[in-house]
Amino acid sequence: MDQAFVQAPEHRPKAVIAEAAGIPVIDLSPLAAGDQAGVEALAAEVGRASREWGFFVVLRHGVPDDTMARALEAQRAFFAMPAERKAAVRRDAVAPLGYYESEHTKNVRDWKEVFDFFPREPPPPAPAAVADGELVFVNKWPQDLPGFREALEEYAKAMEELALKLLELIARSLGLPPDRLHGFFKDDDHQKKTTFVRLNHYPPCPSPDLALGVTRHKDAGALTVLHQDDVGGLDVRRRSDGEWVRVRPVPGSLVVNVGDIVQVWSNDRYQSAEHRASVNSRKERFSLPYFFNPGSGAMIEPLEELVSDDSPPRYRAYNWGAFFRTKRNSNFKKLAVENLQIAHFKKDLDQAHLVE
Ligand SMILES: O=C(O)CCC(=O)C(=O)O
Ligand SMILES: [Fe+2]
Repeated sequence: MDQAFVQAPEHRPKAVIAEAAGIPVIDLSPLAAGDQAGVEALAAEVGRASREWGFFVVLRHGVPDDTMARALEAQRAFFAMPAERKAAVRRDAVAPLGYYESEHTKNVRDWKEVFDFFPREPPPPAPAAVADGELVFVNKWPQDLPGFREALEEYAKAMEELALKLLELIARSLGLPPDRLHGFFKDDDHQKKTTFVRLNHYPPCPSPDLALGVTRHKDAGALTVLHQDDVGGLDVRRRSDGEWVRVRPVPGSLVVNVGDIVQVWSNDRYQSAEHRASVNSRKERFSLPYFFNPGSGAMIEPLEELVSDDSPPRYRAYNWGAFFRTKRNSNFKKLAVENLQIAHFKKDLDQAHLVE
């Protein structure tokens, strides 16, 4: 195996990973039933899960079975194509969407191949912006895979509906009006969208003890809603003791995690948990995350309702669009510097007290 895949000893997965016993499993059927008390109880569960784990598993989430089945079939069909057909939609330095087989997370190569698309594609940027080095978020659909685009667009639509409902539950759980966070997302200006869908394929790996499908990381956006197949490999760093534990695949479920943005909005009430994808030597694995992100113009900072003199903001405001572009670029260019993290916006509260 190429050295580029080898993790530093302290980051290699142990031979046996314990199951994430006790990870919250939340039945979302009260959403469809629409009874107020049921929804409030649900919000409390989502709040507890976001505080204690940053991750939870949802059941009866309302995504139609056939929508799901078509998307999963499209995902398998895409990665089964010969390398040269995948290369025809490969991403490049200026246009980061499409196929990619050489992603680095924290500068170690991931044992995976991916396909990324924006469900709401922005119009092409002005030539001057391109000349300026601005990234071009244009979807690269394979020409010769009938139904692929349609199946994934339908899936993304179902994901958007679900993500908005989850966002409302998060808002309620923080004691805010359910639509408090909508403004960050419901921007009709397509130019500003940054939500994307990723198709992950982890081929069997000869050295699953040395490599990872996705190196340990936190998701930078607001919410991630992920489908995983029945193989298993999603590991979460458990908040209570820092151990890596595996999220067991549950048929019909989706895995939700709150990203860095929710952590910042909540002023650290909620946790964006570190996670990774382990690989295995016998089986390939597929996962399908939907990264629900605000518009690129959004300024991210602790919500004013959640800060006070006693509980001052723990982060400085940052522009999401600039953060997103820098992060995408550094994962592509494999910069020798530490990746951009929200920790860079963390206030040193003692000093903030003196200087502000
Ligand atoms: O494949 C998985 O289970 C996790 C993937 C992941 O964390 C990511 O793509 O950000
Ligand atoms: Fe992730």
